Amino acid sequence: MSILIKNGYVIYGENLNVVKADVLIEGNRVVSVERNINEAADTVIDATGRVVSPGFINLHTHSPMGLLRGLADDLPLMDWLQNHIWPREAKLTPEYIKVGAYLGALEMIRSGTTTFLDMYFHMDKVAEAVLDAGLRGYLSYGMIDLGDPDRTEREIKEALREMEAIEKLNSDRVHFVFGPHAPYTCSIALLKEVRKLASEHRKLITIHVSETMAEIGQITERYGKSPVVLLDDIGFLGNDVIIAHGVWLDSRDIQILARHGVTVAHNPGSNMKLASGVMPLEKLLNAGVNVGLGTDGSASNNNLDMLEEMKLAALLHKVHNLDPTVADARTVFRMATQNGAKALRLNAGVIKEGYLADIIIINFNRPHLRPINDVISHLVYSANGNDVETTIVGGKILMLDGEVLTLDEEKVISEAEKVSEKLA
Ligand SMILES: CSC[C@H]1O[C@@H](n2cnc3c(O)ncnc32)[C@H](O)[C@@H]1O
Ligand SMILES: [Zn+2]
Repeated sequence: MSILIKNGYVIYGENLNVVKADVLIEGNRVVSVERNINEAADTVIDATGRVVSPGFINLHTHSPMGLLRGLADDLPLMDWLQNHIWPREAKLTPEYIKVGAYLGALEMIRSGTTTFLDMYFHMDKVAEAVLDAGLRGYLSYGMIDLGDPDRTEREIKEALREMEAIEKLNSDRVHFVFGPHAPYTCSIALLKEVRKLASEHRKLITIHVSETMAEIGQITERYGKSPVVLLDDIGFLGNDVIIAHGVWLDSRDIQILARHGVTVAHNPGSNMKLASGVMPLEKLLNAGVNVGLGTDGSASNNNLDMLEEMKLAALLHKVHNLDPTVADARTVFRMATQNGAKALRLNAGVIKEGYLADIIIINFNRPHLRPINDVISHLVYSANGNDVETTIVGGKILMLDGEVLTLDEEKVISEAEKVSEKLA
């Protein structure tokens, strides 16, 4: 199958050059980006007045948490988790989680996310929703043992069960990732076992690290060192590790992350809403650390809109540093695309010949996006998820001109409402 996208403003290559061009997709790849391509294609999309962009890579989320949106706002992380979120999550069945995953997938397709790194429960169910939706999902079962050896064993067993179930689906669009929840909820034994298994099975690892001052206090009290030093000391870190948050990092932590090639997934919306703090973005980037962008879940954000997240990232670091040159639009755009792809070892995040055709089309025929003085500036500072019109993953059209083709939108939303009533 082939798709020809005609006459758009294309964000081309790693340097984000904006060119007026056509994009030809054959199979799951981009084969040509040129002016006036005249080849016949199965589908032709007129992108006049529109921007053709790499799809966004949400590097940290909990996609089914849309079910809990708005149920526990205006709280700090530990209170939010322990007293509001975990009691509700205890009631979630595999089928409810699948309903939540469909809702998350629908929201992501509508707002231009093509790939996401997820951490939740029953990820085999989430994988089924991801496959139906047509997205790419890197799916981690979130492991928590709270230092109880019986739970350690059960969590490892469940992770391996889910890994096998996801691998059985035999798709290049769903990948299992190991997901120990955090150093404050996982024992050293669990973390060491995860490290061993991830190396053995060649899987990525994702984990929440150094999110709040409360976490730094707990880990320092328990182990006498920072969470990053602890993970380094037990041999956990590597270039296959993606830590979520990394808010409270000192210069020693940053050097350790840089040395191991660890990626940090930045979640500015969640960090601001839970008042967790401001991650040291400039210091991480200056040290050569790969930093991607994530929304976190919809119960702490409260949506999955990566366009909104880019603006939050840019504004947060400017005001925090009292320096408007920090977190410029191009740096933030790369975080939301190329840097996420690098962390996931995915040949995407860039529009260029040979790359996967994970592409979105944004309608710029709108007053808040005119005149088109600077496409990247408009995407970071002026656009939002509702401006996305077409979403393509691996050469398959998931949404065309605002119509979602892979999911029954009404059904997804009404099922989510039903689950919410049952949970109430
Ligand atoms: C064990 S599955 C994932 C687990 O993480 C919880 N969660 C959601 N957001 C955050 C966050 O910002 N920090 C720590 N934990 C978070 C989610 O509710 C699940 O229980
Ligand atoms: Zn999280």
